[in-house]
Amino acid sequence: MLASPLSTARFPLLAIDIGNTSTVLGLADQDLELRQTWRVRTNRDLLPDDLALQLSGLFHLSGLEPPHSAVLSSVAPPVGQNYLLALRQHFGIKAFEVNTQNLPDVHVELSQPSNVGADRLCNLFGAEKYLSGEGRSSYEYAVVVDFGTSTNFDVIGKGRRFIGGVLATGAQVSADALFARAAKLPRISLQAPVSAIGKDTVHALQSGLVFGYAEMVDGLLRRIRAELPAPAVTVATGGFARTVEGICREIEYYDDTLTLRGLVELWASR
Ligand SMILES: Nc1ncnc2c1ncn2[C@@H]1O[C@H](COP(=O)(O)OP(=O)(O)O)[C@@H](O)[C@H]1O
Ligand SMILES: CC(C)(COP(=O)(O)O)[C@@H](O)C(=O)NCCC(=O)O
Ligand SMILES: [K+]
Repeated sequence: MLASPLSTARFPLLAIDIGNTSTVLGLADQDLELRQTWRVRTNRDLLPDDLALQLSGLFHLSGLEPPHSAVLSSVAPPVGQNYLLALRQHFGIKAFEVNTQNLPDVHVELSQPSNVGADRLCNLFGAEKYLSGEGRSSYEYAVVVDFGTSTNFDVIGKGRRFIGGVLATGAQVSADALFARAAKLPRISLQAPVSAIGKDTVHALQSGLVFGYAEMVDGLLRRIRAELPAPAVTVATGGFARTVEGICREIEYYDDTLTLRGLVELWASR
């Protein structure tokens, strides 16, 4: 629960999650619900004025009023800095940027806490609704599998504990590395095939790149679960999550907006 009611003057709230491949944006109402979300390419070449144009274009296209406040998470410098400047110069907003130092209630149980990716701290907040609480499940632990440029496994404990995790090569990055080194392999799109035994080059590649990837994820989740003292709930998010939906046996929930909602929750809980 929030200590004090949030002033209406601070809404709509703009949340921006800047990943290495995509930037996901959303506008939230006073009830902290996302009213609209957008996904754009993360482009390190865009300057603050370019980003201001992008933002005003998105609001205009959706017929929404511009935000009154903003919160931002970035793992792709200098893009976060450029959004901060765009928001200040064109919208008069001083945005809050996530880092370990400005989140007093979070316990980052790593040897170098300040190195943890801001997106992973957002996932900690996004995972809270899956952890035990009033009328909720009885889980003490959650593992968020975030299928982005890298595939992150974020191990979260009740009480805002960031326990640790795994960083694995992302599915598209793995595929790109293979295509770049094998002259006769075509660039295929990452879709699940009908069977594991491939009957042509494309089918065989889909099996390795999608089923193989899903097995890697299941295997790591089994290992993580075995290392935890109590059962964990598992939730997938990120660009590639939908491709492995129904394939990964160890994943219980798919939640496309987990990181962005986490960012909104994080902002509200300060
Ligand atoms: N609409 C989509 N459908 C299927 N896969 C996608 C889609 N968008 C992105 N991906 C895949 O998701 C991964 C990138 O995820 P994304 O969330 O954009 O990364 P990041 O968080 O690093 O910016 C890549 O493997 C990419 O192929
Ligand atoms: C692991 C990441 C590259 C994931 O980024 P993404 O795939 O979402 O673009 C990012 O969270 C990051 O740069 N983290 C810093 C290292 C760490 O979290 O330990
Ligand atoms: K991400």
